[in-house]
This record gives sequence, C-alpha cells and structure tokens, in this order.
Amino acid sequence: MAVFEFKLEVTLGAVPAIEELLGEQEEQHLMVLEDKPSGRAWLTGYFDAHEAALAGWKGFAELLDLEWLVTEPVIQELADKDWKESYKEHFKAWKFDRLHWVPVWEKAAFRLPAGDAVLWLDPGMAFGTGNHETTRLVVERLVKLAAEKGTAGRVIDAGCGSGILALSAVKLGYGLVAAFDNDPLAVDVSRENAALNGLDGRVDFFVGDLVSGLAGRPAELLLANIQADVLIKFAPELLAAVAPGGVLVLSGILASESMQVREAFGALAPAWGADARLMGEWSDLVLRRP
Ligand SMILES: C[S@@+](CC[C@H](N)C(=O)[O-])C[C@H]1O[C@@H](n2cnc3c(N)ncnc32)[C@H](O)[C@@H]1O
Repeated sequence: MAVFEFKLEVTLGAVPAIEELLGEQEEQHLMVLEDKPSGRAWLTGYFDAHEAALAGWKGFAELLDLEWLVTEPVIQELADKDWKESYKEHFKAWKFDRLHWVPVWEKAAFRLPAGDAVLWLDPGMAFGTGNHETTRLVVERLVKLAAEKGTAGRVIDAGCGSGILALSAVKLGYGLVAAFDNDPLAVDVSRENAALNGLDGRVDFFVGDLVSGLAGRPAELLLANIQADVLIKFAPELLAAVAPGGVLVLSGILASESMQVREAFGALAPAWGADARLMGEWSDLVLRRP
C-alpha cells in the first residue's frame, strides 16, 4: 500500500496551540513532532493518497495562524520500508529511578546496569514511548506511588496506547493490571509489547472507552493520559472508578488547561486531595480519594 507523508515545519512556540487544535478537531492523521535540542518542530501525518493528504491539510490549515508556519507543506510518497521504520527515529531510550524504557531494536546493544529493570518497547503507530512529557509525568508518579503505597492494589490504564504505563506497572510489581484503549490497533500494539517482555497475559488489555472500560472496575490506581477536554467530559466515570483510598493520575493536560481540569474534578470531588506537577508545557493532576 502506498503511504504519503505530509510534513511542514512549525515554530516550537506554536506546538501547544497546534496540539490543542488537533485534540479539539479529533484529528487522527496529523501529529506534531518536536526536537527540543535543535529547537525545531513539524506538523506531520501519513495518508493513503496524495489527495487525502491535501484534503486533510486544507481542512486543518484554516485553523492555523500563518506566523506558526516555518515552511510550505511537502507531500511525498514513501517507500514501504521507510514508512514502516520512520517512527523509530523519534524513540530514544530513557530511564527513571531504576526502570529503563528502551526501543526493542536497541536490545542487542543495550547494557542494563546491575539491579535495574528494563521494559522493551516497539510503539509502532501507537502513542507511548515515554519521550513525551505526558507519559513521563505519569510514569514518574507510578514509580513514586509504588514505593509509597506498595503494589498490592488494582491498576487501570485508561487509553493505554503502546501499553507503556500498564506494562511499567507490572515491572514495578503490580499484579492486578487492566488496560484499555478505544483504538483496537493500540490494544494490539500493547499485547505485542507485553509479549516482547515475556509479560503475555499479565495485563488484561481490551478495547474499551471511558464508559465501558471503567464500569464495574474500581481500582486503587487509575491512570489516564488522554487530553483535557476528554478527561473533563468523563470526570464522573473516572472518579467513580477509583476505590476508597485510591489515586487517580490524570495527564495529557496543557499547563494552560491545568486550572480548568482541577476545577472540573474539584467540583465533583471536593474532599479529594489534589496536586499537580508541570513538565515543559504539560501538567498532570493527581487526585487522592479519602
Ligand atoms: C496520549 S495517548 C497515551 C498513551 C499511553 N497511555 C501513554 O501514557 O503514553 C492517549 C490514548 O488514549 C486513547 N483514547 C483517547 N480517547 C479515549 C477514550 N475516550 N477511551 C479510551 N481511549 C481513548 C488514544 O487512542 C490513545 O491511545
């Protein structure tokens, strides 16, 4: 199948606003790539026809401020091999505490320090390498919560993408982990990542949304790295899925949206403890049920 790559450079400063627009439009084909060290960013996407790429761009272009655009868009047909491999450029190994997240294609060369643990990942087209702040915020919370509260409780990863959060939970010692995504491809990728780590069957991965996936499954730890408007819309379902004494970790929230999310959840759960942490342009929100 032919694949057409759409790409144009945008200013780094425009990235949060463009990501917000992509979320609002529920745009599935386009995404933003950032390279912070070089201070560059691109709006890019993959389509199955040149016309589809052009149509996708035209619809979205009207919403953009011209000052955000550094170059004209380029649409090019990719060789099959390039397309399948292109996402690999953007995933770099990283670590937090004693847990490492490493691209599986670096397995042969990777040297794990004694006493550390590793999660091999191939995200494919699913979200979740940990190179994005929204994932990192949750992973760092997960590591700290495991140390603080122990790993006996049930964990749910809502919007699992590559499965990174759910599989990290297993690596940290949690035994009761369920995870779902409304994108069946993400659930397939998550299962493949479980297999890459010899963790088949250790997470109950399934296709579901924030209503079906959460119903009747109270958890001591509920993780949801999605996006602010979706989190607010499904706040009642998210709050109801946290067991007494449990913790809800929300992410996918731009710093500029942080107060809005906090107020929406605070209005429904005024007695819950709340704290937020910033990373780059992103914020998490952790809510603790009494
Ligand atoms: C930002 S990614 C997070 C992936 C991974 N959990 C991480 O932290 O890197 C959000 C994921 O949520 C999924 N998603 C978005 N809306 C959803 C919904 N209403 N129900 C279930 N999954 C949803 C998307 O398909 C996507 O895989």
